[in-house]
Amino acid sequence: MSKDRRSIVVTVDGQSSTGKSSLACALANRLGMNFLGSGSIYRLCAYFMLRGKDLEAIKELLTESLAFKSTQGDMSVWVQGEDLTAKINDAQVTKMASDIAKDVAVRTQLADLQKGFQSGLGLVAEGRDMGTVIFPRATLKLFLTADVAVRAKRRKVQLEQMGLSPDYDQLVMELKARDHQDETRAISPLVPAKDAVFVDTAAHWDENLEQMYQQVLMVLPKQVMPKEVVQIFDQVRQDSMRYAQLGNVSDYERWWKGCSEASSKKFQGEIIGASWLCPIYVRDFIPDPINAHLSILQNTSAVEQAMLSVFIATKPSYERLFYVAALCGQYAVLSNRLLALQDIVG
Ligand SMILES: Nc1ncnc2c1ncn2[C@@H]1O[C@H](COP(=O)(O)OP(=O)(O)O)[C@@H](O)[C@H]1O
Ligand SMILES: Nc1ccn([C@H]2C[C@H](O)[C@@H](COP(=O)(O)OP(=O)(O)O)O2)c(=O)n1
Repeated sequence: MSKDRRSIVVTVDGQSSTGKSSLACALANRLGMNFLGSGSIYRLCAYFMLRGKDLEAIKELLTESLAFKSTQGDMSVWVQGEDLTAKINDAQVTKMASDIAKDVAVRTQLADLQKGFQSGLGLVAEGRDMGTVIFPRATLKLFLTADVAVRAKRRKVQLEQMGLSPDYDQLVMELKARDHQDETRAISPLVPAKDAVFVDTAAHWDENLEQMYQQVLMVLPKQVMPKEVVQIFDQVRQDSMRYAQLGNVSDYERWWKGCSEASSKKFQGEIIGASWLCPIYVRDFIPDPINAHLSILQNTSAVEQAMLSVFIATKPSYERLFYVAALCGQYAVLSNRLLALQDIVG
């Protein structure tokens, strides 16, 4: 399948409470991309319908004033400056969202709104039909799964944090009923895309959430980068680790120069700066002082622990953006810090 090269699109589909929003939000933050929570759009639609608004008016309202805001990893949903997150998560709205999602008119109206989120450097979109219907040519499609008991536990905690008081058994029943309805509807049912990568999020229940994100980040660049670039990157990473362990600055510098030359050659002189940082460098060491982008690194306390490679190209191209995205992802993996893609390329 030929992939859409206009910008990177990562889709995250799956059943309720598999962790789609959490994962999509974390990926969007780290890669400096837009976030689309399509489930929230269906919830908002249900919420406003329950208050007597018609579909046209709802679409207009959401097109004008819907905003997703991320605070400390949690995504909140705002319309006309009001945080509606808790309100659209109550049981009545939740059931109604799944009910109206069967309606062709609703899906058609909301499809354009969702496609409109694809702009800038890229998009991470979560929902039920992101990889199958809305963005069938997405760069990377993830399909999350998890046992219903795990999902109900998560949903209970999540709703309690929003000030709601759900019953566990009731939640299990509601999740099953909603999964069934979402999976069996005639239009845009919840099914994995043929080219989806499956991620079992229940397997990570006892692990740090962060680790799960990191694993997916590791998958992302490999999916979006050309194979030969992945190979170079892996080699660089291994070399960097080796030199870091040796702790020998002059060997490292020789290697670094070689890397710069090799990468300039590879990209036929289009790269104006290729800088490689390694854990052995202290924070105030700047290998390439004319490279202003490196100043970002001086403000990051985790630089010594992280190997970061930054390419700055004179002519940004998708290959290069993918590459930088990959490197940023890698940086996030290693340094456990957020670094938005636009900070590097923008
Ligand atoms: N891998 C995970 N391990 C533990 N808890 C998770 C995991 N992924 C998500 N959660 C938690 O489960 C709840 C539901 O996650 P969410 O991302 O909203 O799921 P979805 O968007 O699929 O409905 C949230 O409170 C979130 O913090
Ligand atoms: N792309 C989408 C997203 C959600 N829906 C429907 C189906 C879901 O039951 C509701 C609510 O979705 P939401 O992702 O918020 O639900 P969960 O948080 O996963 O429980 O909307 C859809 O039909 N298509």
